[in-house]
Amino acid sequence: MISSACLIFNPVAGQGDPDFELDQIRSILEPEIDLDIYLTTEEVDADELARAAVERGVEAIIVSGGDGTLSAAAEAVVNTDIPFGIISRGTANAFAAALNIPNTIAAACQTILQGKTRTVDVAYCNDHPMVLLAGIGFEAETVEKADRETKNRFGMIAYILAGIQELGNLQRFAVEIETEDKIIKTLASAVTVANAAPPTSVLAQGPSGIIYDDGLLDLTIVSPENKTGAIAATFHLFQTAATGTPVERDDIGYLRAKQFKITTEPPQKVVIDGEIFGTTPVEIKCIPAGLTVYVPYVKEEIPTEKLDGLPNLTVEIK
Ligand SMILES: Nc1ncnc2c1ncn2[C@@H]1O[C@H](COP(=O)(O)OP(=O)(O)OP(=O)(O)O)[C@@H](O)[C@H]1O
Repeated sequence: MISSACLIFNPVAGQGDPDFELDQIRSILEPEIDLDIYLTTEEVDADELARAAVERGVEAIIVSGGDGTLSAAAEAVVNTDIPFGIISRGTANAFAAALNIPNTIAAACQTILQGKTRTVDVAYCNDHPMVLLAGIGFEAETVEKADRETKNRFGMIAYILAGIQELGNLQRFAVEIETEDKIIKTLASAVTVANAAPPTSVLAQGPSGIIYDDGLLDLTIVSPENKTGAIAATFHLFQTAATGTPVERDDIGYLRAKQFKITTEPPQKVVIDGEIFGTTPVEIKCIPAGLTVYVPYVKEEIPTEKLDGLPNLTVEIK
């Protein structure tokens, strides 16, 4: 159990009351952990604060904010052994959902206090650390349209509204995907490379499940011919994600590899972990076990016995 930690808190993330939320975090954590608290500002982001904390040699880094804040801070912690605590207070909270971390403040704090950690893979996209996924094309356009003001007014609906608006502009582009052992060329509307992804990141859900500690990245190509096809493909991805089965439509493909080099014609926008990053080409490489995170302690509940229903059953306790 750690005795101290640096807490990085984004006061504008999500739609809650930041003073109340910070007090709540402090009231749960401070009886056990000595917190050194830093607030992000418009000028000083979580990446800079986390980098300084790494240099100071802190015992742990706990970050509270939306996916943008969590991702920025995680970048500084990648490839250090410093445990990373996640308290999600954002709009989408994909980070917590992808890594199976509770998304209420109280439960997230308890997870940190329990002290159980595990390593998860991360990736580098053109030398930029990535924990969840890189979205090329459709998703990047959607993220760009869901601005701060709309997110403050509508929360998660901001992303859905932006997605619907973007469907009207749906276009396919030529893509070349190079892995360790093959080169694939096709047309796509969206290409998503996921290290970890929550079920709500539908465009990443080509394979039957995205494993965040297998040393591999999962790439999904979505290539509908028109708007109707896009809606049908999205619905299919929703269903397969919910049932844990791989996709079966001709306009969706997927593959797994340690690294991908992706070129598109024309160049497409790219988002990494929900934040606009730049444009293609990109090279994305998996870094196995690059991040140590606090995870909930789950009691193994593997049944060791099943006798119910056997004919003429008697069980004598000795
Ligand atoms: N004090 C601040 N004032 C204004 N902007 C800030 C401040 N601190 C951080 N930011 C900005 O907040 C953004 C990150 O927000 P974050 O992703 O954490 O929350 P969110 O947008 O509500 O959540 P999500 O990413 O899940 O939609 C960054 O662009 C960062 O520059």
